[in-house]
Amino acid sequence: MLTVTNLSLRRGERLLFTTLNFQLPAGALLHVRGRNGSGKTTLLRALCGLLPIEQGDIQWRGQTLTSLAEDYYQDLFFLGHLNGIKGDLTALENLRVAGRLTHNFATEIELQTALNTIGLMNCSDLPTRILSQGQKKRVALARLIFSRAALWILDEPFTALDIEAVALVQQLITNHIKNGGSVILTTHQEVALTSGTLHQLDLTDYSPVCTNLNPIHYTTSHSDLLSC
Ligand SMILES: Nc1ncnc2c1ncn2[C@@H]1O[C@H](COP(=O)(O)OP(=O)(O)OP(=O)(O)O)[C@@H](O)[C@H]1O
Repeated sequence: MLTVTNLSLRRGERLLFTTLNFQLPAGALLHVRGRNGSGKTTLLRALCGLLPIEQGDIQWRGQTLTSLAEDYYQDLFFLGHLNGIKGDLTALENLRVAGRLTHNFATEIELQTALNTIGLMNCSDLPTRILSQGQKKRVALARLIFSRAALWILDEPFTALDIEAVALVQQLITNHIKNGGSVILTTHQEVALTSGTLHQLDLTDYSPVCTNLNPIHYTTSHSDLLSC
């Protein structure tokens, strides 16, 4: 369970949003929406402990991120805008390094299977700097296939992907939710889950200049799990 209480975040001089409250239990996905610049990436980075918070509290399984420190990162998979891949390494080498950095010692067969599943079998031995944007994104997302993290935080995971890859990533997310994992993602696309619980949060509604009094929109019968 990820619990966000009374959270306010600032970038530079600008207060992006205030008094954000939600709980994300196991087996659920939170789709963070909002207009460009509303603070979606900022929120995700704060949830990863990568940015200071102006006010409020973030807890994972009942403990603050600060007190958990490295233990939190054992449970977390974060995909940011920059994909987190090294251009001089091949796709396979990137997966190997990413696995070791997260203490996930996937076997060579698991790594190769991940690349095959994500559709990179024909370019797994090329330096990733010469891959297309969509192929680079696939390398980054291949890590999901052997990830053992309970919480996936994904910033624009579908950007640059073709229709087939979008469907594959949606399926990986659905499987993760079905297995009791949690996912928070941003995307300007609609998100489809074939099982599990989907919540939506529009950050535009939390802007200090917005007066909307009904900030969270529920799309499932389990809406009581996400309170505002
Ligand atoms: N390093 C920074 N210093 C100051 N302001 C920043 C910094 N990074 C981002 N911002 C500002 O914070 C605001 C929120 O940015 P953020 O990237 O979180 O928005 P977003 O909702 O993810 O936008 P988009 O939909 O365009 O990706 C923007 O106005 C942006 O200019």
